[in-house]
Amino acid sequence: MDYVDLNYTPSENDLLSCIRVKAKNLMKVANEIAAESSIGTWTKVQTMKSDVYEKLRPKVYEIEEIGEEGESKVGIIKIAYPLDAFEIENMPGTLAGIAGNIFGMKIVDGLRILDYRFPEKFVKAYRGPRYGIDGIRKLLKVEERPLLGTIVKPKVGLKTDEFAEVAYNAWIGGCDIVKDDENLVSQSFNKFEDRIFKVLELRDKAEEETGEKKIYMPNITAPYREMIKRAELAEDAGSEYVMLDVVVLGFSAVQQFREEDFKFVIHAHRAMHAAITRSKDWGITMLTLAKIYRLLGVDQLHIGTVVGKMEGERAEVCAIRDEIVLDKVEKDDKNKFFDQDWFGMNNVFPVASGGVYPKLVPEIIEILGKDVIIQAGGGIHGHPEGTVKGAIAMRAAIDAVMEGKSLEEKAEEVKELKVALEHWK
Ligand SMILES: O=C(COP(=O)(O)O)[C@H](O)[C@H](O)COP(=O)(O)O
Ligand SMILES: [Mg+2]
Repeated sequence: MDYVDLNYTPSENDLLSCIRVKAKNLMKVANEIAAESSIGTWTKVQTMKSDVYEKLRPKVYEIEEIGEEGESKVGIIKIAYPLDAFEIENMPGTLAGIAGNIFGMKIVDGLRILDYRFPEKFVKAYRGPRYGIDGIRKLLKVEERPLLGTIVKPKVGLKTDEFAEVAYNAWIGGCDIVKDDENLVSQSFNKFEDRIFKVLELRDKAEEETGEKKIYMPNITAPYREMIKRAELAEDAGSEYVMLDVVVLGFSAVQQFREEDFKFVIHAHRAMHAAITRSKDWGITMLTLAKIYRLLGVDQLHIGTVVGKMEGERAEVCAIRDEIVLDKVEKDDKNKFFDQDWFGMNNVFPVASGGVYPKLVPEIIEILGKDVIIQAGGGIHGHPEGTVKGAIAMRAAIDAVMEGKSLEEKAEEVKELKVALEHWK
């Protein structure tokens, strides 16, 4: 067992990995996972050098059996990797090792990465978010309450002018933010180069009419060079934000985009994440992905709502919130398996979105607190009296919580909320 050392005490400089594995022999599999994710392979090689082995091998320092499933044992293993084995400022390169071949190994009946602990030198190798929650609140001039966003619906299909009108109506009704949906890019009926100017023109109109700062989040997701062209268009048009579908774009594109040093607030949509985060037996937790995206420098990140249409238990969603909001995170050995110090790196604004409508607002704020961006698509554009009233109802639901009133009390003051509470019981 060249890579198992249960007496090893991790150094503060090690990158630590916590993995849930299913296998017939936990110690053997832990050894193989450590080898295959670092310097080894399935057999000893004549070319191995003693200093390579001494300096660069990881150590499996914890193996805990937590159950059995069929013929497989289920265990939690922890591996400490020396940073010298990595090009630490290269996220894709690092993940190709610690989250690369191991999922496909035949001897593994299940493998899910639960958490990473990034040491100080690794954290400091990344830009992190440009704004932080405070920076975004300052930009939007909203000090206390949750921010309110909407996604224009239908997701795709509206022509540019129709889209812009829906966005305008949402801002007039009280939304701070209007975003493109994850699959709206530059379709023939709504080209990016038209939409970006048309929508921002109406954004300016809505700002004048409401006296409030309004934000548009254009989705620039595209092959990289095209994405940069769209970012430059958004910059020319005066957009303060861009939206990236970070999972489908890939770690390299997200890291590189942050390093382009545009001044944008980067909103990270996580479309496709559940393909690799949802299974309890395989993949990687959304918590671990969220920590990677904080390092890469997204400013806002979808983390779930607990009560909406997308999966994500309360303990897990709150743990993800902790990892992207706090500067020092304490492990709980349920979702957070390592203490994580972020060494002053800016935090990320949590986004609660997916099946949200006014009635859910108090619960979302009770679960996630006020430092949250609450987004509703159907929950605004599905209001029986249309988008403006739908936005008024959602904003009134947030105001109710901030004023310490029940939704029913607030609905006596704001009839649009009353209609929404009736419509979506
Ligand atoms: O368009 C929406 C929500 O629309 P609606 O409000 O109509 O449901 C988002 O893509 C989902 O929130 C993504 O899910 P998640 O935020 O979990 O990644
Ligand atoms: Mg969407």
